[in-house]
Amino acid sequence: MKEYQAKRVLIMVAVEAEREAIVRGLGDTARFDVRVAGVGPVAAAVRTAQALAAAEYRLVISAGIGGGFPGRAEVGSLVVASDILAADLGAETAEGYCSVEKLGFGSSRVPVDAVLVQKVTEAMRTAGLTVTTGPVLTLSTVTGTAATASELADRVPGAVAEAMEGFGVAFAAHDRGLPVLEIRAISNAVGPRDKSAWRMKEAFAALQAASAVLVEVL
Ligand SMILES: O=C(O)c1cccc(C(=O)CC[C@H]2O[C@@H](n3cnc4c(=O)[nH]cnc43)[C@H](O)[C@@H]2O)c1
Repeated sequence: MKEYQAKRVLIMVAVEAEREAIVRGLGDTARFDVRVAGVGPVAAAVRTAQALAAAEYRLVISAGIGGGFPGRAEVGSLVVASDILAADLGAETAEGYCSVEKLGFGSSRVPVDAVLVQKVTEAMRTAGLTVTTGPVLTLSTVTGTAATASELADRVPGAVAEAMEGFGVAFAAHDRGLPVLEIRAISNAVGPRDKSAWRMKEAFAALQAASAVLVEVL
């Protein structure tokens, strides 16, 4: 048990602004490493695998800002993934999207420990934060139309948010037998592209507040 607690938690983010918000929330603890991987699932997977090869960790977290599905996760709130899904890993057919599972090529889903999700979610709620749990989608392309948003919401029942790195981080962690979490602070609604409606300041504040809770609970 002591040996397990001595290992650190690895938090992977896409950009420096996300790292800064998280470090502000974590304070001066040495139990967490926060690393910038770049945007997208490939950069996330490669950089996570490199970090995991260089040191021993007990938990890996993909964290950052994300898009919330309207009516499920509002701007400024937080999302903790119950499942981490590669939502564009498959084939387009005349009948619609066909997942890699249906194609017989593997899996588009990395499982998340439900007990860990509940522990983190409850601690955040106790701290007064608004948190939703549900599947979080990883896409290489940010959704930019109402039609795509609606197609994704229908295809993945209960999907709460989308971002671009979770599945890459999760795949690298799972490959090493490590548990993984994905935590997103919602900066925008998934749907028609409107950069002026993105609320980065609110999202970074939520990310910072969530990180302060992580220090207490992990
Ligand atoms: O298009 C632009 O002008 C633009 C400027 C700054 C940032 C972006 C991004 O697309 C950031 C992607 C980055 O943030 C995460 N993110 C945030 N919201 C979403 C979303 O609705 N769908 C997917 N990813 C999102 C993502 O994880 C990236 O790290 C664009």
